[in-house]
Amino acid sequence: MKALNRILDRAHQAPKRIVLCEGEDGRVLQAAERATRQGIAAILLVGARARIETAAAEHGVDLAGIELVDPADSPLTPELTRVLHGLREKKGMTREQAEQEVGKPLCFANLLVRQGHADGSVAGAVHTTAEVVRSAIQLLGLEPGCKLVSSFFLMMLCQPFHSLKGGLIFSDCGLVIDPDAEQLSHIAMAAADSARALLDEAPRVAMLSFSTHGSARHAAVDKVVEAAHRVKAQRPGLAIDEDVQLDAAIVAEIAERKLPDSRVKGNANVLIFPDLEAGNIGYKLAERIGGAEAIGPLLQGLTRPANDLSRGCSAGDIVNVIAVTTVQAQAAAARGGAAPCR
Ligand SMILES: CC(C)(COP(=O)(O)OP(=O)(O)OC[C@H]1O[C@@H](n2cnc3c(N)ncnc32)[C@H](O)[C@@H]1OP(=O)(O)O)[C@@H](O)C(=O)NCCC(=O)NCCS
Ligand SMILES: CC(=O)OP(=O)(O)O
Repeated sequence: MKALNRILDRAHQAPKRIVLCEGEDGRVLQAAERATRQGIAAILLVGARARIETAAAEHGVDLAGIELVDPADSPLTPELTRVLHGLREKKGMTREQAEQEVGKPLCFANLLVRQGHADGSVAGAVHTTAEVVRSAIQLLGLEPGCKLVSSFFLMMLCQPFHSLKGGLIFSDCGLVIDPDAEQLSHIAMAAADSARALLDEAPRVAMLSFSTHGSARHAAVDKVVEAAHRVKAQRPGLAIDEDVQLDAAIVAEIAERKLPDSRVKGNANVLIFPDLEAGNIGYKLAERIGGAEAIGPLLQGLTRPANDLSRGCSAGDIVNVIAVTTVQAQAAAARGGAAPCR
C-alpha cells in the first residue's frame, strides 16, 4: 500500500478530534467536509459561527457532522482565558489582553488542544508559518527533553514519470531559518523519528550540501559535517551520510561513483537541508516543477500535534495534513497520553 494510503487508512481506523481555525476559507471548509465524510477525523471549526455558515453556503459545503465552536459564546471561553492568562502573565499579559487573545481562533484552537478538548490542530491556509508556529510553541510548549521545534514535509512521489517512488521526508523546509550545527543535528534526529513513525521504514538520512564527502571546502560544509558527527555520536545505529549532494543521496549509481563507502547508498528517505533557504526553495521545486505531493509543514518537537500549511495549499493538501495530525495524535495516545504541556 502507498505511504499516503497507509496514513489515511490508519487515520480512518481511529479518528481523532482535529481543530481547524480558518473556517471562513473555502479550501478549509471543503477539507473539513471531506475529512468528515472520509471518517479520518472529528472536525471542530473554530471561528465566528455566522461567518462560517455564510462561507459554507457560498462554497456549497455541508457542515453536517462538523462541530462549530464560536469563542464569542463557547462555555469553554472562561476556562481558556484563565489558562492563557496563567501562561503569559509572566510575559506581561494582562487579564484584558488574555480575554482579547482568546477571541482569536488560532489561539482558541491551540488552547483547546492544550486542555485536551481537541487532539491536534491544523492552521496556515491563511495564517503565516511564523504566526502558526509562535502560537504552537507558546501554547503547547516543547516535548520533554526537546530543545528545538522544527518542521518537515512528507513528500509523496507517485506520478508515473517519477523514477523514485514513495514517501520522503524533507526537513527543515518551514521553520528554523539558519540552524547552527547543533540545531541541524536536532533537526536530523527529529526527522529520522518522523520517518520511522510515518513511513514505517528505517530512516536513511542524507545531510545535504553542495559537497560530497569533502569534495568542496567551505564553512557551510563544515557545519553540515559537524551536525552529522553529532548525530552519529548520539545515534550510532542510524544510517546517515554526511555532506552529500542531492544526486548522490537519491541515485544509487551516483552514490557508488561519488561516495563508494556510503551507508545510505543513494537510497535516502530523509533529506536534511542545510538551512531554510535551501529547504523552502527545495520543497517548492519538488512540488511545483517535480510534481511531488507536499504534505506539511508538519511540526516536530511539540507536546501535542499542531501542524502548519502553505498558504498556497489546496483542500486536498489540508485533508492530508488532517490525516497525519490524526496519526500523530494516535501515537501520542498510545504513548499513554500526550506529554504534559509546560
Ligand atoms: C518560527 C519563528 C517565528 C520563531 O521566531 P522567533 O523570532 O525566534 O520567535 P519569537 O522571538 O517570537 O520566539 C518566541 C519564543 O519561542 C522560542 N522559539 C522560537 N523558535 C523556536 C524553535 N524553533 N524551537 C523552540 N523554541 C523556539 C523563542 O526562544 C522564544 O522563547 P521565549 O519567549 O521563552 O524567549 C521564526 O523562526 C520564523 O519566522 N521562521 C520562519 C517561518 C517562515 O517564514 N517560514 C517560511 C514559510 S514555511
Ligand atoms: C511552507 C511555506 O512555504 O508556507 P507559505 O507558502 O505559506 O509561506
